[in-house]
Amino acid sequence: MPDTELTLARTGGRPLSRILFSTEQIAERVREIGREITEAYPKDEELLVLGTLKGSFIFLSDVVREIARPMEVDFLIASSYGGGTVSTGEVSLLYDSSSVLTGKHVILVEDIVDSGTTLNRLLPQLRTHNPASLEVCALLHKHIARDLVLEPRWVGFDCPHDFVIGYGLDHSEYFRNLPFIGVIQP
Ligand SMILES: O=P(O)(O)OC[C@H]1O[C@H](OP(=O)(O)OP(=O)(O)O)[C@H](O)[C@@H]1O
Ligand SMILES: Nc1nc2[nH]cnc2c(=O)[nH]1
Repeated sequence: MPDTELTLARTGGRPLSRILFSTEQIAERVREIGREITEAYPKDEELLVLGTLKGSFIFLSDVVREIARPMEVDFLIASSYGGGTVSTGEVSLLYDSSSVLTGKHVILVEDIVDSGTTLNRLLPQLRTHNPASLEVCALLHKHIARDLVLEPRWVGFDCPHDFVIGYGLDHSEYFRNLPFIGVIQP
């Protein structure tokens, strides 16, 4: 259980309704995913891990340290929620990776798959660069999207349909620094 005072210090006194995934649960799952990714690709082929900012920054930095093989890391910046808790349906690509994707095994790392709008916008664009393979690794999956162009190969946890925060996930840019995932009181 996280220290309540430390949590309230991080949330500015705003209480959480509940904790969904603890720091320890996340660390354990991240280690498992790192091991699976390490085993998934031939060691002599190129791997590029591409994080979607901002939400994936903590998950990505933890998971890449559990992948025991040579690899490149790069980022995209995509945004569609603004300050709200519902997707606007419009994904703004604020920064596109300049890395070469062609011929490489590419893993797109997401903090969460919710409506699927972000993945459905980014994946077809990445495919135009002819990667050797393209997979998605998402920490959380709400299993709402019915029309995903590609199901994530690696998922940390199935996520309830609440708006969740912490471990990189924000509400109006706050709460990304919580070391666990929870739901704030409305
Ligand atoms: O499946 P979807 O409904 O598209 O939701 C998932 C996306 O929503 C969040 O990004 P957001 O637009 O909030 O930007 P952020 O990463 O900067 O917080 C999250 O990081 C995912 O990229
Ligand atoms: N912080 C946060 N961002 C999201 N983006 C899509 N779904 C969510 C969610 O539940 N929480």
